[in-house]
Amino acid sequence: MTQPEIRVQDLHKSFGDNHVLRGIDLEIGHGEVVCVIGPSGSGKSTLLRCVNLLEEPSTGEVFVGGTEITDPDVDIDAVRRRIGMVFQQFNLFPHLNVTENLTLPQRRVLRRDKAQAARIAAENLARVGLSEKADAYPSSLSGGQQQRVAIARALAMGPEVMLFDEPTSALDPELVGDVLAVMRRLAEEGMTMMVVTHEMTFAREVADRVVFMDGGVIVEDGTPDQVIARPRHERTRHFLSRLLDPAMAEVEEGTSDQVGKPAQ
Ligand SMILES: Nc1ncnc2c1ncn2[C@@H]1O[C@H](COP(=O)(O)OP(=O)(O)OP(=O)(O)O)[C@@H](O)[C@H]1O
Repeated sequence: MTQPEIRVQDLHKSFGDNHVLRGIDLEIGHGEVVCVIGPSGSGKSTLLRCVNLLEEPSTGEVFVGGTEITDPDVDIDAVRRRIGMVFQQFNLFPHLNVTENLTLPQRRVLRRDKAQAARIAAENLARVGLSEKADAYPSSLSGGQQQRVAIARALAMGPEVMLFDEPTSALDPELVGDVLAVMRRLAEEGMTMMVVTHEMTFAREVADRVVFMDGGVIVEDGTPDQVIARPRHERTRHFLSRLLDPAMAEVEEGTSDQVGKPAQ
């Protein structure tokens, strides 16, 4: 691998006595798509949030594009501009229409002028297939459309990497496909992506690597085939079997309290 786009080194994060991340080492190459999977509470979101400094690591180092972002002297705003983040909840501004949702951060943070911000907004709405919704307000859009607007808003900032924190978990099942299709296209365009998800089809078909977290450490890291089809640990196998076959999870419910809850 040439210089990794994201490098996490011996990362620890505690909230009070709760030692959530217990020594994470992870490298993500340029253009690589890495899915992060694991039981509830294993630290997946905390890891993602440490990579864009929404959480401050307790100890350890994080590098993005070769810059140590955990360096106390780093310009945090400049770092955040290089990292696009998409959350489970879309976090759109309800009082602004779709175009304004995309132009406001560009104008405020990147100081782009109105015409340039509008042009880049239009380009990125087209990228997520929502050009016809440019003047709509978030409340008139489906959850899937709102999430695609949130992705377009992040892309309009021109990030080097995109982080996704369970981007489809808040969506009705019939709306998930459109969002995953946009993410699949981004992957094909060569975007570096770190995706916390329980969408196993995406992990199997789109990810270059799957990382499995358990108890604040990475316990599996390999190709989707290695981790999903042939996990090294019994706990991983058990958790994944419940994700891959929810019907089986229902049958097993109550027979094991060894693993965290599967995705809802
Ligand atoms: N801001 C916070 N303050 C205190 N504790 C936190 C905070 N954020 C996360 N935690 C704790 O850290 C642990 C890991 O949470 P995290 O959200 O990273 O897990 P996760 O693997 O993403 O879980 P899920 O799949 O349920 O989202 C949990 O015990 C959680 O309560």
